[in-house]
Amino acid sequence: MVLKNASILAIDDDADVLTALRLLLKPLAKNIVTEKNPSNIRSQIEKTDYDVIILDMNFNGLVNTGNEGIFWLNEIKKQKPETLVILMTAYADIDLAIRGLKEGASDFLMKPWKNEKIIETIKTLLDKKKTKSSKSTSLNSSSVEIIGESDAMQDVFMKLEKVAPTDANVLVLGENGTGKDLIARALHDNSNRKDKPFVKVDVGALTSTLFESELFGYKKGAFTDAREDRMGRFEAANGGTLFLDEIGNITLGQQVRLLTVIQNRQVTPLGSNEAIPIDIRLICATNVDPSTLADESKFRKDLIYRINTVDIIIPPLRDRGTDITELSRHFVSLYAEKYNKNTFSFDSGFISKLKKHDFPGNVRELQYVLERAVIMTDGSVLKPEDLVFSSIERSVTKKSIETTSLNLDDIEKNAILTVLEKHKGNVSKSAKELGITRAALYRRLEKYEL
Ligand SMILES: Nc1ncnc2c1ncn2[C@@H]1O[C@H](COP(=O)(O)OP(=O)(O)OP(=O)(O)O)[C@@H](O)[C@H]1O
Repeated sequence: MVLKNASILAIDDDADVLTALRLLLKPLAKNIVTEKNPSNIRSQIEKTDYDVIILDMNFNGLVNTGNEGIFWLNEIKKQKPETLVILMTAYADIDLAIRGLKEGASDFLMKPWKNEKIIETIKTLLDKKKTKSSKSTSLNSSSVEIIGESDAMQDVFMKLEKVAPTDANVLVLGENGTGKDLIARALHDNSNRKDKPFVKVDVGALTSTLFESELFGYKKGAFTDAREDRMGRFEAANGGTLFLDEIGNITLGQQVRLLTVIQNRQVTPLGSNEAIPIDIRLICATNVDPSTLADESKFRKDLIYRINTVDIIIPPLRDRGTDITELSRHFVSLYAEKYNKNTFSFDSGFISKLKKHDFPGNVRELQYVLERAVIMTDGSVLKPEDLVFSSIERSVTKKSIETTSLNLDDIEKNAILTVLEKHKGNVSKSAKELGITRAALYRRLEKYEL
């Protein structure tokens, strides 16, 4: 099903959230109904068959079930099991969201959300529903669309197709923005575990104290802030796939702890003496050069052997010549639809200018450049001058702002630039040093147009 034929119900006790969702989805979907009072959910879904329900998890309600969002999710699934439910949750509620997925939600979104992300999530789910009902099992049925006609990407697809249905641990290697995340998802979506959880952890961004509690979980009282039991990501991924991103950035001590869990296939939460058996398929990714991984002073050989039964190397975009054209068509039509613009054609110099650029930020950079071009261009032909390459990927230093200013935005922007410069543009390491997630850093890069 496509979004413009979909009926959507959004439930949130915050009227502003509902207004924002209505404004966003009204022009795109068949209809969007909003509901402030969750007690009306039963009657709402009784009278209309909604394709998608966006459900807030954090009501200030009266139903005493531990969490009202989970309660209403279960009610919806009981009454209309086919409905796709997307949960909305605050960042701190990640455990709750994972619980929601286990109880039948199709996906979850973090508040504050990005409009683009909501639309993409709904479209992906509707698309997945369509391919599921046509019972396609080939790689093409994957919920993620991976573009690539170059020989290099054809090799990647071939390997992916062979490896996905096996339980082999896979190490995905490639520079930032080459599509490692997409490949990890495609491996999961085309595996026998596709209906089980896919849990991603950016291990490179975890501080040493968070590393164990996030991955292995903890019992109430295990340390000062452990006010209740918390499930670790290994356990949350049980039966499914655990994707450890930025594995090349973890310390030797963390490598030992990880190796123990992988070898023993069991995890012991902090403060517990009971080991939990773990059945996961492990996918790891890193942008670290393979030669660094081979350096035993930085990375344990025994761990590399464990996580790297098969490796998939994604080449940088600058080495995938023909992909630039295909990817450009794909992103331009995506953004033309998103920003309600007519279709664009390319002036002869447009693609050649793209091909001359070396794309240090790879596909992600191409995506941003084209989004900007689509937004800024008035006509229907994209020209070379519509392409503005961000200097962040090439030279962070040049952009440093003179700051004797005490304006908070200037201070934040400067801190980001300084840290990026220190880590030579490596977003994971910079996010870690800034004490924020990579997603939060990307949001700020966009905000300050860096
Ligand atoms: N082959 C592709 N086809 C379509 N979109 C792609 C492709 N490769 C990457 N993208 C898009 O580019 C962006 C970056 O991709 P992704 O996050 O998978 O890269 P990554 O290698 O995991 O990056 P990082 O190392 O920074 O985590 C995403 O929006 C993704 O959808």
